[in-house]
Amino acid sequence: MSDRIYIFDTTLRDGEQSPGCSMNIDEKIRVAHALAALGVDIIEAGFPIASPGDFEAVHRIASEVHGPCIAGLARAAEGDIRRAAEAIKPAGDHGRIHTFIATSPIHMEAKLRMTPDQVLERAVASVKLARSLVPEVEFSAEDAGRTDMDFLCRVVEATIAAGARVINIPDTVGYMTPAEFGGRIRELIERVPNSDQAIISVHCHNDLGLAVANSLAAVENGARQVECTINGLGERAGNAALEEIVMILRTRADRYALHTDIDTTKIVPTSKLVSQITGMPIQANKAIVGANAFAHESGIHQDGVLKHQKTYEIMTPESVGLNTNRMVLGKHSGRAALKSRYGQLGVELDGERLIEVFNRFKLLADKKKDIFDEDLMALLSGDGGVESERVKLVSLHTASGTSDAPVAAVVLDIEGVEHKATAEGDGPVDAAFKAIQSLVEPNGKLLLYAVNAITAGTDAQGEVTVRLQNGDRIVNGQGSDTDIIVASARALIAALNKLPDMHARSVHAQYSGV
Ligand SMILES: CC(=O)SCCNC(=O)CCNC(=O)[C@H](O)C(C)(C)COP(=O)(O)OP(=O)(O)OC[C@H]1O[C@@H](n2cnc3c(N)ncnc32)[C@H](O)[C@@H]1OP(=O)(O)O
Ligand SMILES: CC(C)C(=O)C(=O)O
Repeated sequence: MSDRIYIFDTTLRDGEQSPGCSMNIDEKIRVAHALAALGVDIIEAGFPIASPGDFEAVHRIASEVHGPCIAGLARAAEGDIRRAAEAIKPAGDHGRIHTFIATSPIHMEAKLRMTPDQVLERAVASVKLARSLVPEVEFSAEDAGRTDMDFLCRVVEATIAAGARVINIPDTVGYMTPAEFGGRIRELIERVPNSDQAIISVHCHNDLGLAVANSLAAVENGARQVECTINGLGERAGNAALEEIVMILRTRADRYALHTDIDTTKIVPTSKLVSQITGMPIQANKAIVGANAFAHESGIHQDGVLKHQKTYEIMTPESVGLNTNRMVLGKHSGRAALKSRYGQLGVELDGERLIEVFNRFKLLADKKKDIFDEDLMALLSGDGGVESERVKLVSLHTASGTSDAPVAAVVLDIEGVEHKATAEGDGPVDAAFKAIQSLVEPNGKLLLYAVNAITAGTDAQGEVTVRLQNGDRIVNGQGSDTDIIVASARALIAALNKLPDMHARSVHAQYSGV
């Protein structure tokens, strides 16, 4: 049996079936090019009968994207199959019709309202029709996980005999467990007399969180094509995540001795592209591509990684397309990581001095979630960070829109006394800055305002950097929050706190609320 695993990417078909993840034609083409560069073997580009736009997307991908085989999905219905054949035509020999029909009792009775014999007959007729139109045909027995094994064997044998070169066994509703699914694949291969004439494929859903485990169990038992999606996108809880399948096979080559043709260094860029285009954020602790997948905050882990990366990293960040791992300084960090970060900032700390700064760092980390380099530099001068804040943000309300001028109302605690102001501005950030700056003096001249998303998605943690000048003094401030306006206000206040002699202005604007 071959040691090659074919990666069938269905991000543009099943992935797109995730609620809210529809892509337009240009977006699909961008993703298809990225998938080709990633090295997938088959791109399922869409379901051509579904809409004129999906037909056009499949047709254009088949014309413009070279390298992978381009597949179009079709029900076991003549209209679907002819439409799919037309859509993939520009791909020539690199085109595949993927036709399917459900074989489980519940799907046949309740949904299709067909008898098993009718389904078998339709499956065979569909594969024959597809084979008369294109050389490469894949057949899927939808809901194979819940299909009677004898019937599944009959369907698989008949569709191979009808000309299907790939037989896909989907666990459509993510019901299988790994041992059960692996056993099913092994039994099929053993019982179906012509199974050696087709590649056995699997397509697992993640309803019970087992899509990747079930796919691997299938591979261990002889499946040689895995259907998967970038970031595990897909109907309901999604499909098996491509990045996980590929990196498991690579990282545990000792166990599987199987390989794919994926250029793993393109995994993270492709994942980001798909997330950006679909608007589906990647959870921070998502395996391989999550923001925390190569980040360490705990001191014991940081110390280990600094001594030898393999203590806590089973893959290198570079192998998936990241530049480096990430050491996050926080309340769980230890001296090794702190010393290392200072070293990167050009400050060598050792012995008593390191212990002294480290103790101050722990006090600060107990109060402050994000420790920035600015905070570290402040700690060196004995400045405890939040403890020495003369100005604190009590509340901020902004209102903006297409018709009214943006306005901000702010309440600051300045050396223990609350001060309030409102201001209008060119945007909500400008209004907030004007309100804050109206309450203190000196209030500095804004030299830089920069926003950086720390995590991806619309719920991203935003980090803002503000640089202020007062006379010949230049200070930076940073702030973070999921609300970018609040992050901006925090950054401005952090910078103001670094201006010597900054204090409450004696007369301030009237607070009116917004
Ligand atoms: C497991 C999967 O992921 S399968 C892929 C699921 N993806 C999608 O459904 C996305 C694209 N779908 C669509 O755009 C539409 O559903 C269309 C264009 C395919 C069909 O639309 P409509 O003709 O309005 O049918 P509708 O969606 O309401 O119902 C599906 C019909 O297909 C039939 N059907 C379902 N699967 C199959 C199949 N594999 N082979 C043949 N017929 C099928 C159903 O029995 C039903 O037939 P009925 O109308 O005679 O009862
Ligand atoms: C069309 C088939 C392969 C499918 O998406 C499923 O069964 O989940």
